[in-house]
Amino acid sequence: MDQRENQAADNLPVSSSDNNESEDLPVKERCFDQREALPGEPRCVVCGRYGEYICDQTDDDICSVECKTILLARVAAKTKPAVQAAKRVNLPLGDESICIKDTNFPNIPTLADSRITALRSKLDICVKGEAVPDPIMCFSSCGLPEKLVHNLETAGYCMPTPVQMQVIPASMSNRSLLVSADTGSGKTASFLIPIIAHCSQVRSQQCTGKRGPLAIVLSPTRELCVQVEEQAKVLGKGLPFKTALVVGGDPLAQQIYRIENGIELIVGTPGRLIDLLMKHDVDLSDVSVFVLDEVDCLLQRGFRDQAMQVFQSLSNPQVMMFSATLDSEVEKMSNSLAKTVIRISCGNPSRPNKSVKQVVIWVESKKKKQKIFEIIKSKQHFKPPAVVFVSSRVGADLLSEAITVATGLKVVSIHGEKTMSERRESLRRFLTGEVSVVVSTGVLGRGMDLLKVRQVILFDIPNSIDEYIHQVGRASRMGEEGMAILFVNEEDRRIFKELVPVLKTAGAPIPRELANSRYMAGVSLGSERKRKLSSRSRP
Ligand SMILES: Nc1ncnc2c1ncn2[C@@H]1O[C@H](COP(=O)(O)OP(=O)(O)OP(=O)(O)O)[C@@H](O)[C@H]1O
Repeated sequence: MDQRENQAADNLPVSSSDNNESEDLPVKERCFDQREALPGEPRCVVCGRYGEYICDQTDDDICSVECKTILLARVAAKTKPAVQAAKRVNLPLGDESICIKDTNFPNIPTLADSRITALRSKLDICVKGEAVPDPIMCFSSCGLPEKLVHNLETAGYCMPTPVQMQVIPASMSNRSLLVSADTGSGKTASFLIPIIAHCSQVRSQQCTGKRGPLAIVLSPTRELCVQVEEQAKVLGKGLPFKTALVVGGDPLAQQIYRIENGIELIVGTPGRLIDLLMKHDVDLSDVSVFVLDEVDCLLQRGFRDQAMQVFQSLSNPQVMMFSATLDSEVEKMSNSLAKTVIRISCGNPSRPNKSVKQVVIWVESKKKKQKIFEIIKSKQHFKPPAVVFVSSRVGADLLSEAITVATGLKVVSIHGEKTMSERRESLRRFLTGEVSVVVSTGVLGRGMDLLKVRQVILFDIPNSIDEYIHQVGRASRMGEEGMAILFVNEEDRRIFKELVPVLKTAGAPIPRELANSRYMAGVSLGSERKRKLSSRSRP
């Protein structure tokens, strides 16, 4: 960048040679730091925000270091022959300088270590572990195959999200990771991108015709596996990268056939994968990447033994573990899966997503149905498409029928007792907008990227605060604003002590009945309650 602020991105901070106030301000690093352009003002050629700077190498208007990086990477990609990009893919995976200090793109600005720390703190990225690779600022600067970068652009991924900025380079340097990041922050692509890069690199160097799986992703629900596999296919299109979906409810024989025909990635639920491994001899000797998506759920009783069994059938893989909710117990368990794990945390994990407004309604159980009918009938309060979460399979069916009868809306239900084809069909109808309400058990609570959903109604509060965080998270993707309405009454007392502080931190109004509940004894309601009490005690 030159004057308007006359600073090259890699020579931050700004010079103080002029006493101009704006030059005392640090150069904007992220495009999100820049304001929108006012009418008549220059616009950044990359993102359209205020073009505060001029790129010293192209003379284009740009808003930040980040957009300069992207601009120069684009220019470099256009002027360099494709073979350059292919070369970058072949850099040793252990090379920690692969990301920002990329010698194939010498014009891309690099950041000094102190700036990396500042950048991490600005992006709410915390890392723990030895020699953690620097975050990347754009997809094209970290040695991904050109086709993959193209696929990312086609999917509308202009730049990495914070979790991707840190996870992709760490993963590409072969490190095992334990990652927590907000719901809807892009964790899925953060593990799929390095997997696709790895698989296509291996296949492009391979001489034999053998095509056994190279990576496995485990997820707790069939729906989530379907979603992850679909995203993998989109991002890996046109590359030597095939996937197999291994979930219950679909015929095992077809899954085996697909694997035998040569694939790179298996995405599956633990139960079905174990079933498949026991009944059939699948060669897993080339699997070098093992992902546990929603790891806290996969390491809970019920899944843990199966997940560990899959892990034990692999030989020393790189292990990557992800969730929006992690606790110390999971951290401890994760150490039994990999020796030196890098711990990455982005945003505000283990809290409901900040973009979702939580609205608590105190309503007795027998009045819940009436209340939900009122909400759904109200133009002001109902914001379809909406997901209603309930605690039982029977409850899901009964409530979906009752809503249809009371409101005339088409409603579907999804739960574990339905067949795979029924579940697929209901989800398809919901996602295509054919029906505007889905009533679900926890099956849709975790990981599901229900893009247009901005409202969730927790008709029954889940059993744990972690499941609550995941269910609330379905109302917002990538920071879009959403709303979670939760029905609470004394029957939910088991969760009061965890729920109320979470609501308080988010600034959600707490109903009087909940605040005064005897099951809240010993839980501080903070200064607001104290003020009320003291004002009442005044004469
Ligand atoms: N770099 C990016 N640019 C634009 N959109 C992105 C990017 N990365 C991911 N997305 C989109 O953001 C949405 C949320 O991503 P994803 O489902 O991976 O979130 P998540 O962190 O796994 O959430 P959860 O914890 O709820 O599972 C998806 O629609 C995905 O396609």
